[in-house]
Amino acid sequence: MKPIKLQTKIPSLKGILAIPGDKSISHRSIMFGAIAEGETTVTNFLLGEDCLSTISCFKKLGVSIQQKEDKVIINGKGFYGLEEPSEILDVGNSGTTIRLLLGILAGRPFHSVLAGDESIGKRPMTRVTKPLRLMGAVIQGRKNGEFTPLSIKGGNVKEIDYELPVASAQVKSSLLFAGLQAQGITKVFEPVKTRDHTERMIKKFGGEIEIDGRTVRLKGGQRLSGTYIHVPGDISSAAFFLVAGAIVPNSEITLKNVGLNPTRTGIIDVMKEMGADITIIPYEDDTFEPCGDILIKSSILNGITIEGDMIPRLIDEIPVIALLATQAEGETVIKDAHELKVKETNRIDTVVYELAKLGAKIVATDDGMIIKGKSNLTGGTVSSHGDHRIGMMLSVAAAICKNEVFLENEESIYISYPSFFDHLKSLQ
Ligand SMILES: O=C(O)C1=C[C@@H](OP(=O)(O)O)[C@@H](O)[C@H](O)C1
Ligand SMILES: C=C(OP(=O)(O)O)C(=O)O
Repeated sequence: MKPIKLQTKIPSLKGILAIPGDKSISHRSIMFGAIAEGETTVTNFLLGEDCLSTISCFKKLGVSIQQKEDKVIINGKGFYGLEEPSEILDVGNSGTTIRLLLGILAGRPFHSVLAGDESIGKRPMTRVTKPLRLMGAVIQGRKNGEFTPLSIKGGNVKEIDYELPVASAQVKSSLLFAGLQAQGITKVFEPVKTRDHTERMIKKFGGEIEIDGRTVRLKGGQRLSGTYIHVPGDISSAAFFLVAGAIVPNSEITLKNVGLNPTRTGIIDVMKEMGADITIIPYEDDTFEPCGDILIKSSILNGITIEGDMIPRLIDEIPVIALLATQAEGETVIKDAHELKVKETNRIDTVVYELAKLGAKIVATDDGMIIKGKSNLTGGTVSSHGDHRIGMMLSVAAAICKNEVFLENEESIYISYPSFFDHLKSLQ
């Protein structure tokens, strides 16, 4: 496809945006709605391609799902209501869909085949297939179950006591879904705390889960009941406008209804430490998922080091944080972020390669990157490499470029933020 011309030299960004629903929570609302008993209504569901892949997989598993714009009604019949699919479960580009779905299917006594796009075909699956096999699922796939296509035959899973080798909410969630179908108590220990949407949702659907620091425990054989879920806005989508507001001069943007779950707000902490002018207005009723408005204004920024326990709290925001760092005085070092190498693209390589093309002073390291600011970004032809977060980061970068910028593969943005370009335009 032909590259698109991005808007450059934007003088200021001003206005109010309602951020679309959270991707992680949207996926889980369908999954829990499907395995619960009774009707679940979801509002502000994210209409990104990844979440639509989740709906399509559950329809193929025999679940009745009605979707009208961002309202979804799921008629769950419990785990027993899932049926053997007659077609391949196509997860598209979505790592969350395939890894969590494998946990659900691990307890189902039928055969399924899962596959996705070219990027999914390169993403590591042993992190889930290994513990799910230990629980009793029969899984086959390329390189002994490391890569798609994968086939799974589940049923009669045993509980597991498992220490995660990587900090991954997808792996934790997959094991919790399998654990809900096991006989005994499943215990998962994570090396660093990761997003806790699955744990919160189990409670919301009437289930029980014990959370003790980085250990979660749940009893198998629980029955969940349908409920109402209003999905908060996605802080990972808001991140593009937080950074745009901070680096485009004279900007002032209000982001409404943004999820403020502390396992996801690393970007706010990091931006404040870098000198960003951010005001948070939390909503009062935050029993399910904390939520609020965020006001961002442009300001002078300084470089910092981002590492350790902070990384899972902002893992998907690192591409756009790297852009932010190009506009900060001094050095920003991002460490302990090896996981970036196994996302939709190797995000260490794609971020460094594309930002360097625009004139940023950025180098890759084994577990992250080092950025020296402040740089004047120039222009050129850049590519998303089929990675939505890279495409949106580069579109925000263009806003401060002095020469023309063309973006290849902009369609990847539909994965998580279909209204991104409309939102960007509405602030000009
Ligand atoms: O659980 C989730 O919804 C997600 C967890 C993260 O992945 P990992 O679990 O692989 O870190 C994140 O990068 C992904 O976008 C969504
Ligand atoms: C890594 C991401 O998603 P997933 O793992 O679900 O493909 C992302 O959205 O940045």
